[in-house]
Amino acid sequence: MSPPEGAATAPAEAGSPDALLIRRAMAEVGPVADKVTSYFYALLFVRHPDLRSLFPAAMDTQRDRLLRALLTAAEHIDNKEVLVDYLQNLGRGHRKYGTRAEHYPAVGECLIGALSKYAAGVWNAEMEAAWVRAYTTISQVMIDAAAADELRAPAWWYAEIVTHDLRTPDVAVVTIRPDQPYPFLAGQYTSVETPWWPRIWRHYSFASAPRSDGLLSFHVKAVPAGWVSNALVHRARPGDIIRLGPPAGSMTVDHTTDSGLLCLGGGTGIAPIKALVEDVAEHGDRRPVEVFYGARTDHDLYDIDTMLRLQQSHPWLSVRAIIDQQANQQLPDAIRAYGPWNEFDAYLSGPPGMIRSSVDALRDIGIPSDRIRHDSVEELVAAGS
Ligand SMILES: NC(=O)C1=CN([C@@H]2O[C@H](COP(=O)(O)OP(=O)(O)OC[C@H]3O[C@@H](n4cnc5c(N)ncnc54)[C@H](O)[C@@H]3O)[C@@H](O)[C@H]2O)C=CC1
Repeated sequence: MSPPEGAATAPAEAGSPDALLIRRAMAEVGPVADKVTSYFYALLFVRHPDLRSLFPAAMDTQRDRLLRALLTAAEHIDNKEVLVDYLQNLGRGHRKYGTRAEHYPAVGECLIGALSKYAAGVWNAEMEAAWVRAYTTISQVMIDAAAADELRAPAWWYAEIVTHDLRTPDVAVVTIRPDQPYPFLAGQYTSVETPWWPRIWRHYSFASAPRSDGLLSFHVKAVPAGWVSNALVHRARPGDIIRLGPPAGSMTVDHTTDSGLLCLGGGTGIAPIKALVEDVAEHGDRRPVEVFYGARTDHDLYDIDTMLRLQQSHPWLSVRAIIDQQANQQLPDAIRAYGPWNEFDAYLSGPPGMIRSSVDALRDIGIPSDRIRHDSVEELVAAGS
């Protein structure tokens, strides 16, 4: 699971007494993180066998998502503002797994059990009390957010695949019809579960702004060993039913300003960029939008026709394809070659390596961090399968 976006790691010596104790335990268990994870889940499933069915049958790919989310949250316990957003999202997102308020104490007890075993060298009553306080805060925010969400949204949505368009041997554009209205913002993503891999959820960004017919679409690339992505690309057909979690993500257009949008989409990362362009078009803002669409070869530019059509209809939009093999340059090089970007907000979407190097390139040319938007890189690593 991802660290809260914008939650810079505090220097080891700064922080509240509880935060220091928490970080001390984290430093102790860091080198044996795999063992802590295995022991935590073993404790959880042995002591609470009824919770086993909330997790996927095969736990290898995402077994430590819950634990990592909790540890990350505890580590940032002082950063209340960022943390609350992150945890509210996490609490809402856990409704689709069937998580209920009464499950949280069981998880907390096993978390403390695993930490106290592997941080035994530094563990004491004071440290345990700090963890209990942190976990109580964390779980309460998650429980409250889930309870509030229950009043206004389902835990998950069913959706029927209505079209399945294989654009390249590995990339499909999938359009679905949810069983109930699905409110979201352009630039956001959702989690998807297929009937072939129950309880394995993967993130996909919406490829369109909200449409009047209520349909949603995703661009899915089948990646090696990606169970969900391979099923969606090679197995799914119109008529199949998938499940969706709630929308998430803050890579959305700020309609209170009229600054330009610098949009970088790498591979299937073009999907939310297309949604953002549609969103700007709908608001009729006429803000400059500069899209750089990166792909390895021209065959991989599977959505260039759509993007060029949008460019033709909208004079404020410019679309440039950056093909690695042709110009021997990637998206971050394009940022440096064009510009200036001082009047632009940046939106980045694509593989984690692209996001990292594009953020570096933007910071290098003086774009402040609060003008750079992207989904959390750690989420994307999990999303890529
Ligand atoms: N919201 C988001 O950020 C979204 C992210 N994605 C992610 O995008 C990825 C798409 O995969 P593919 O289509 O196979 O992309 P890819 O690996 O073919 O890369 C596409 C382009 O991104 C750029 N790029 C890739 N790695 C780079 C690096 N290390 N430094 C600089 N530039 C780099 C290059 O221009 C490359 O041609 C998946 O990992 C998927 O999870 C997809 C949709 C939305």
